[in-house]
Amino acid sequence: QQGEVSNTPEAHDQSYLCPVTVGGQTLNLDFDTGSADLWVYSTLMPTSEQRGHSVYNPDSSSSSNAQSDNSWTIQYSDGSGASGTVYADKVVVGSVTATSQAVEAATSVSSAFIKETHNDGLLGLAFSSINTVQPTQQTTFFDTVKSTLAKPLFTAHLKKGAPGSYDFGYIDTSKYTGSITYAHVDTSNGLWEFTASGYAVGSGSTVATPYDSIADTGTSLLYLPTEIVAAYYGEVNGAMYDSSQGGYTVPCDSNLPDFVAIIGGSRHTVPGSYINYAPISETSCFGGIQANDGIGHSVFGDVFLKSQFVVFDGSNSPRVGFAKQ
Ligand SMILES: NCc1ccc(-c2ccco2)nc1
Repeated sequence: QQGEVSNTPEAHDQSYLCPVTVGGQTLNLDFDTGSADLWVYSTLMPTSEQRGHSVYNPDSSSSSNAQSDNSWTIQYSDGSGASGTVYADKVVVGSVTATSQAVEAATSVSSAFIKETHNDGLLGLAFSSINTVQPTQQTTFFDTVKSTLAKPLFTAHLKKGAPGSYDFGYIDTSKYTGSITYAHVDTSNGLWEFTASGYAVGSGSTVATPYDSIADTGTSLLYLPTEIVAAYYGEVNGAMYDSSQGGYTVPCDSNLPDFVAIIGGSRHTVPGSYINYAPISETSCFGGIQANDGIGHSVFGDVFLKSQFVVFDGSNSPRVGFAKQ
């Protein structure tokens, strides 16, 4: 099988949500290549926390089977989190069906999620080795269906301020220009982890320097080594590190330079306009590039990914591919 599902950006492209049917019930989920749990808001949560969300009701699904011995709890790098119990149920993404997918029904969700009223949960697309279900670890939707796909891959086509798509099982050549360049993925941390080999700021010269990175659709910004971030904002008049905001800010009327990442031996350019992320005040805007301090690697989140067509190749030699869209 193969199929396409649309994604729709939340405000500021902070996240991208896709309609998914779980036990015949449609929820809008954040497809997250940085984690490996499919979890959903559910009727098992306090009623007040369900308000504003679509929720999964396992009792009204004709195909749910409780995995009563299993439970899950997840913490994300932004401090948000959730926990709950587990069912097996039918999950449909576009036209791709997992007949018996582990659906992690939340009993508790952190406040950061609750206020995201369009976000009804996450669909993890990292490697199943980091799925949090205990005592019996479960597979991601992609791993569940992989063997039934025409090709063992999925692609991400995220756009700035407009709907895009995720495709499972095939590469749609109409969604990118030029060629796709690939980088080897190291799966030892369960992530789509690769090494970028350099960067450039605007029309400046290329700096050859390797930096360990992940491709993460579930992170909004582009997190890079501090020296690269300093080199970037050093080219922006009025840019500053504002500890009260927790990162670099720029004047909202800045004409920001592009950022070029060298991956797979090719140049991949983020337009400067994508790096003016969101207003903080009348004149100050939060930068879309921030330092990766404390994370342990760089994170190519949506600020970068929405400039690219991205292939997540889950073959026996996993790799990530990037092309200009
Ligand atoms: N990278 C995983 C992830 C995704 C979304 C969220 C989130 C928090 C509030 C709303 O959404 N947190 C972490």
